[in-house]
Amino acid sequence: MGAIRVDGLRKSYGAVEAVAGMNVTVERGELYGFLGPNGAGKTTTIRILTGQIRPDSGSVRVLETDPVTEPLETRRQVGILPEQGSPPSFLTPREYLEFVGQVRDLEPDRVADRTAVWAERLGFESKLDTLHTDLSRGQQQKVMISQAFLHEPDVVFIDEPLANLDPLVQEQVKRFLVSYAAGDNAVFVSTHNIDVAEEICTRVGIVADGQLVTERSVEDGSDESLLEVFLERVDGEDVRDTPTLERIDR
Ligand SMILES: Nc1ncnc2c1ncn2[C@@H]1O[C@H](COP(=O)(O)OP(=O)(O)OP(=O)(O)O)[C@@H](O)[C@H]1O
Repeated sequence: MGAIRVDGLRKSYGAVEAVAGMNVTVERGELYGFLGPNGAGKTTTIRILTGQIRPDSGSVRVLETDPVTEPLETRRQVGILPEQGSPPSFLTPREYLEFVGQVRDLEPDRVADRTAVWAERLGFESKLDTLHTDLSRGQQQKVMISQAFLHEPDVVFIDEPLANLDPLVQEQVKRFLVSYAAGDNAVFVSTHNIDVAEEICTRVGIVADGQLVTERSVEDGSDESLLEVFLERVDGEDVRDTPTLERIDR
């Protein structure tokens, strides 16, 4: 039984078919990279998997839950770092993480403990009592990462985990994601960053036009770079043949 299962998933917004027969299975212990061009259907798939929107057809399972019929139960069991998510401007990181801890049914002592661990891990101890509105985008991203992992969920969905982070913190987060998945959890990462996906993911799925077009795992041992696979499979055209601009007239 996979940690995440997607079978024949479809979702349209009016005339736009965002997800068009998606099939994906992710096991515990995997750090799965969901790669695809803008508008490929990645966020829509994640929103369905986290019980935020309903599909038109197909089936999904996350752990032992059905995100379509029991979205609250799914959301209770998973961690979510949404696309362009940011913490509430009128709360401090400590207040926000306390709130998330309550929603996640954590004991107050446990929340305080986990808050201290994450603030130290990502280096925002000095900002714990500063309103989010006065934090930088990167500092807000650190808080968002902390809330996704606060209750140590077995499955975590993350959109662009390294957005706005400085190189040092990026390295820490990458190492953390690798070790978290290795601890028998499933981490599902949507990203445009092919290099990072290649570096940290145990398996990568490439999405185009609402479908999974190919998958690659670290064990494949292919000489072809992930960028080459991506360019070959997305849109069916080899973007490498596209002429580059020689000169830009000013
Ligand atoms: N709420 C919405 N209403 C109408 N169309 C939508 C809505 N959300 C997404 N779409 C459309 O569905 C398609 C898939 O969008 P989605 O956000 O799932 O793609 P994505 O792969 O996450 O893209 P990106 O990499 O740019 O974030 C796009 O054509 C988008 O314009």
